[in-house]
Amino acid sequence: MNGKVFIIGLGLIGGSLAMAIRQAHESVHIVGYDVNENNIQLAKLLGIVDDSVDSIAEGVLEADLILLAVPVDQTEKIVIQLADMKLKDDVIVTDAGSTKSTVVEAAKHLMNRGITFIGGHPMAGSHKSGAGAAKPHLFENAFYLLTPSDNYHTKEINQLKEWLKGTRANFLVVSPHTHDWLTGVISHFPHIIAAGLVKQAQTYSEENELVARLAAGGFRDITRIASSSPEMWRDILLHNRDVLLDLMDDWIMEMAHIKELVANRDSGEIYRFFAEAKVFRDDMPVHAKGAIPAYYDLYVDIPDTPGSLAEITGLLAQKGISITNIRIIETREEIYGVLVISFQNEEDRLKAAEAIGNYTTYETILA
Ligand SMILES: NC(=O)C1=CN([C@@H]2O[C@H](COP(=O)(O)OP(=O)(O)OC[C@H]3O[C@@H](n4cnc5c(N)ncnc54)[C@H](O)[C@@H]3O)[C@@H](O)[C@H]2O)C=CC1
Ligand SMILES: O=C(O)C(=O)Cc1ccc(O)cc1
Repeated sequence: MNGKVFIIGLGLIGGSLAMAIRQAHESVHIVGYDVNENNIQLAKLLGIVDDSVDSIAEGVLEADLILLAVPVDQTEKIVIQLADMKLKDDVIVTDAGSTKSTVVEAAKHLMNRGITFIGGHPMAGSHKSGAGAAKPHLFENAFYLLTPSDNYHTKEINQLKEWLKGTRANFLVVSPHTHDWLTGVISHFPHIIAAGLVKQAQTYSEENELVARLAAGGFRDITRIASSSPEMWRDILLHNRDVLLDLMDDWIMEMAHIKELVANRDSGEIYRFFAEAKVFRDDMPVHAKGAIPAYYDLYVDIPDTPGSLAEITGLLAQKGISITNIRIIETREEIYGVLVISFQNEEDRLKAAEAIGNYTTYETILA
């Protein structure tokens, strides 16, 4: 498709969607906006966007597709602001937020003006944030839920699917209410449990520091998602409040039940508790998405010459800074290589950025 796409929020999801759109529509012009200047710079450096604008009002003027990929509280606010902005009559506005009811409700202002708003939620991601973690294939084979309002004809939904076909996702149309219940069960509530488990371990680690050192295997698996963006998850809980309150009540009952089984040493029922969970879990379709280990990444804009890599690794070695991983991101033809160096911790990442800034002419981005 030809046309202009405006992405608001150049993080993991906005960046990945931009890359997927470009893969399917080579001549598209993608413009981006973000409140974080680092993410704009990085998105330009990685060729995710062609251009950036200084305000949303400027970006929407010529856009054929407007895609919001910001935390859901921001999505709601921006959707309300869009209703007072100058937009093309046939523009499609969509979002990628993890909750839908409040955003679709806010979009009624836009729809009353005759503007098409179709809520969207690509059901894949990771605990990483920012444009640096964006990948064009992030949504391949994942479900992509669409929540159009009842008024929409299939024409606009098909146009949106055409824009997004590079995601290679499986589109499903559901109501905003059904969306919020489904994602509450399979995504939002599990995130609360993961964070709760980590907080419990934190409390106990004050009694015995071995708790944190021994936490491995199953604990790491079940709590990976507790490393996700707190801002994003705060907003999700506040925007899916009613569903989550019901799920918490059910969970408290479930815990009371298993507590009783343990207190009564009811070995048969305890066995059944785990056996039933295993059968259902083993029958679930397997998705290999999102299992990305946490790294502290530094992006370095380097010229494509043999000496530059050695210069940087040599400098870091001289400063005693250990590298856990190093790779060059292949960008589009006219852009030089972007070196991504991973460190064990934030302190090493900051030291490396400072050393590269002091001793070389290469630009670094912490994102
Ligand atoms: N992280 C994940 O795995 C998934 C996230 N989502 C949803 O996608 C949306 C974006 O999440 P991520 O890309 O993961 O977060 P992210 O933190 O990687 O990116 C969000 C970006 O939005 C920018 N931003 C925040 N407020 C803004 C504003 N008012 N105007 C312009 N830019 C603003 C931030 O600076 C950041 O660059 C959220 O609504 C989230 O619920 C959906 C599917 C998966
Ligand atoms: O990293 C993971 O496993 C996730 O759970 C990613 C994720 C986060 C939020 C969403 O709305 C959808 C997917």
